[in-house]
Amino acid sequence: MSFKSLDELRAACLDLPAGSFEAEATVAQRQITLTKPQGSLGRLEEIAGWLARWQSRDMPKLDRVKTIIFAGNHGVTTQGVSAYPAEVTVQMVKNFANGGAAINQLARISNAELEVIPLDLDQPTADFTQAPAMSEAEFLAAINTGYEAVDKNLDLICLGEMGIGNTTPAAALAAALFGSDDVQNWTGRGTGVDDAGLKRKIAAIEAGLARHKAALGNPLQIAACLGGRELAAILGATLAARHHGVPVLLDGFVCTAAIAPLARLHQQGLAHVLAAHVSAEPGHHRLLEALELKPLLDLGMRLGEGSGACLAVNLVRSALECHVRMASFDEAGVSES
Ligand SMILES: O=C(O)c1ccc[n+]([C@@H]2O[C@H](COP(=O)([O-])O)[C@@H](O)[C@H]2O)c1
Ligand SMILES: Cc1cc2nc[nH]c2cc1C
Repeated sequence: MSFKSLDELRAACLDLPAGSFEAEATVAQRQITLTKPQGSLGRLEEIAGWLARWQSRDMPKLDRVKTIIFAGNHGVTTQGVSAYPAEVTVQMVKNFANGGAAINQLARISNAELEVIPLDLDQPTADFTQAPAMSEAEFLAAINTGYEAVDKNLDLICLGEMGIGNTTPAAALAAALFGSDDVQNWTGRGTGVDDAGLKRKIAAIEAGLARHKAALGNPLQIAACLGGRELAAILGATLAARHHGVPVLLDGFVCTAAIAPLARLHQQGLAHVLAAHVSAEPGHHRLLEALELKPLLDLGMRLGEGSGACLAVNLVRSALECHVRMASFDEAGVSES
């Protein structure tokens, strides 16, 4: 699938499969028979049902789990909004390839494949305080890269990102979609900017929102004007996952902001997405609440690169293992209540 216009993309965002409620109900019925007090595995029971619904399988599988990291660079870094220089993006992409990053360890331990997709790293997006971050063509190219990266045969996908400066577009998107009056409440320190940097970040986001005021009613235009290539690719990948019946584990603030436009376009747009964790970035908690997503983990992480999502694969595997391998009351000869 390759979207040629924003209208075509919008139409695809409105045409979303609902998954199999039947498979989800079958899971709930089996859960009742397993040797545990009713409901005692809490959200692990829900997770098994969620996998079944989106895989459309009574007995879900986790044979092929994959993490994709999309990487992009941002013109707005010239406003002094990050604690690190922009060249770290490309340096970290090399580190991913050499197996030296946190995500390499987490992916291995979660038994997840890892793919890193750099998006025109030598060509940062425009500084959104001065111009739209991306032209429509650039935005659609990034969406299409993300869409095409998702293989139909996956059982679960973790989405992650790498991009120095990208908590600034993430906060700008969150503010543009869910309330632009209090930018300071969407804006945090990202990689650790100091007080002066935080002030510059808030000012840049306010300037961006003012400059792109005309786009604010349109979620896809917001994503093009204020977002970034890796954020657009994550949005495209999330849409593809929905169309292909692949459940999604979502990482931190940046990934959540990236896919928020889909929630704005369709009431059930993120039903196939589970928030793996809430990051330490203060806007993430608020954004998850606005999206009615309940994070699985709260470990004070603020790394990005798909780390929180990949960590939560272990929880999803645990949920499935209990669902598939536990004995029933009958099988084990355990008395029911
Ligand atoms: O997604 C998050 O929750 C998150 C929170 C803080 C930092 N990050 C990562 O840090 C980078 C962005 O931080 P910054 O300060 O450069 O905007 C980018 O590479 C993200 O992967 C990510
Ligand atoms: C070193 C480093 C690693 C990262 N991984 C994701 N974002 C990052 C930002 C920095 C600065």
